[in-house]
Amino acid sequence: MKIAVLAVQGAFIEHEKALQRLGAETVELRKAEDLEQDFDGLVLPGGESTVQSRLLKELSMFEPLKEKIEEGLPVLATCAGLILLAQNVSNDEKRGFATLPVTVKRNAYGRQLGSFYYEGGIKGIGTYPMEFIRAPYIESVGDDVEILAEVEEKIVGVAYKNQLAFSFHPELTGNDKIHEKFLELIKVSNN
Ligand SMILES: NC(=O)CC[C@H](N)C(=O)O
Repeated sequence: MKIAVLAVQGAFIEHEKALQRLGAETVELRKAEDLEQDFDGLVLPGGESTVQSRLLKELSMFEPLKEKIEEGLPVLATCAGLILLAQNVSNDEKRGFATLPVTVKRNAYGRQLGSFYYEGGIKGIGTYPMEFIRAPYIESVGDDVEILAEVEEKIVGVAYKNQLAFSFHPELTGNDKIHEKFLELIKVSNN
């Protein structure tokens, strides 16, 4: 199984390590030619969504990646990655792929609560260590979006068709259950 990790900015190396621990091969997407190879899934890491979106466009990767996601390429998105997938961003311009029917709020926890840790339940996974860093949360979801996790009544994890997205950073805590679930979903969709 080969997973492409968007590697233009942000916490991509930690995702690669988690996927490699689970036996997957990883490739980094840094330029348009990197998209020519075959891969089974895509990870959109945390970082800064405005910077990522600008770089994706400058590097001519935005449209081809959007197309792949729309065609059903399985995606795991975390934090800034969730913002890139969201159809609407309530407190900012929309600059992302807009393939996930949710409305997110950027930097939703404000300055004081910018970063925090929480142990909460994720549907199908169980208790999970959640590391939030200037995180967004999901204000509302469209039809057919499955809510996977909520923290204090705010939605922080969803699944929709080929897209799995979380507000927090599952690559930073050493718990690989979310990556494992992602790889399992790809196996099921390949069969
Ligand atoms: N840790 C993160 O990915 C933070 C996301 C960042 N605040 C943004 O708006 O893009």
